[in-house]
Amino acid sequence: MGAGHPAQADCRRGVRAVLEGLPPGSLALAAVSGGTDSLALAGALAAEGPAHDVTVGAIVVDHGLQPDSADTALLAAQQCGDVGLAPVAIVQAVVTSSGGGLEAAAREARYAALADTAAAMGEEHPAVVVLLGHTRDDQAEQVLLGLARGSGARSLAGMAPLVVREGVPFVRPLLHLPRTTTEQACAAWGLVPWEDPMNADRAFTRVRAREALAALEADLGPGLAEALTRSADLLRDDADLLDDLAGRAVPDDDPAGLPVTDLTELAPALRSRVWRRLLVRAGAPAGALTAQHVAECDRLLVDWHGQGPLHLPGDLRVRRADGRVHIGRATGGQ
Ligand SMILES: Nc1ncnc2c1ncn2[C@@H]1O[C@H](COP(=O)(O)OP(=O)(O)OP(=O)(O)O)[C@@H](O)[C@H]1O
Repeated sequence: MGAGHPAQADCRRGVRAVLEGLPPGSLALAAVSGGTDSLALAGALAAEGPAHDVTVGAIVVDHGLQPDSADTALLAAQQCGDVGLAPVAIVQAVVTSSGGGLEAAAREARYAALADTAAAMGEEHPAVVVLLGHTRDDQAEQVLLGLARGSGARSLAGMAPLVVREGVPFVRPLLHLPRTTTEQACAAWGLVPWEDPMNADRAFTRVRAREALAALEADLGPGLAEALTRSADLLRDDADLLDDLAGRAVPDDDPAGLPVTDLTELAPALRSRVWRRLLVRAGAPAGALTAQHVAECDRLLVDWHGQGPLHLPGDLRVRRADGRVHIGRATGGQ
């Protein structure tokens, strides 16, 4: 298999950086849907593997959401094997419908299946890592959607290059490459991507975001996706720092309540993060807490006019009395 085309070299470079950071004997697994991005990832991983003391394989998740999903998974796995990846596993994901919609439920089930399978496959290796095929275009779409929602820095930071899930590291070595590069790399490796029909279904927000980004690029210039990705990187650095500072600024739990002055002296960017941590510590489910909830809590500090207790997810009650903030279970009699 050649490394002749510049797009192949670009994909390999990102993968190489991941493999170089692994202990000898590790297992690196591409998460492959059979789409353009993850097939290019599979090609790059197979091409880079032999130069490193690592085993390079793949996992294909079958969500079972389309009648021909088993055939699609098989074709993806076959192509992974053809380029030289081994072992290659096909796993079924159990997609249970949730309030967040089908796409979110499928994603949740996919990450759980990938983490479980990678952990099991990696048992005999000193380390295991899963590689995801997200590109710059995916990142730009995510940032655009965050802007459309009026999100803060953490959300506008988009996808991180590394996340750890159930103890398994997931990396995104193609995150700064445009989709055109993965398309060219697939063609150069002779890989035939599967076209997900959901990618053309305008019922999905992500599909409309892709179209919106293309339209904006046509008007504002072809560098837009790159610029949005750059903003995401800058904001991730900021958000990481603020999260770190907030972690250190969280006051110790006090049965008598937290002094209002301890909280008001914090800068707003820290205070909102400290509120979040306090609420989660008290039992609020992190995913159910909105910016609106945090803003309401903050008004107990900065817009205090004797308002009554707030009722928040997780059966929490937050109130201010005697110069202190009290956070506890609504049923706990606080
Ligand atoms: N069914 C699947 N099995 C294994 N990995 C998957 C699957 N679906 C997605 N992934 C992983 O998650 C990444 C992002 O997937 P997503 O569907 O969000 O983007 P995409 O641009 O459609 O990716 P691709 O072109 O590779 O399908 C993929 O590149 C791949 O690494």
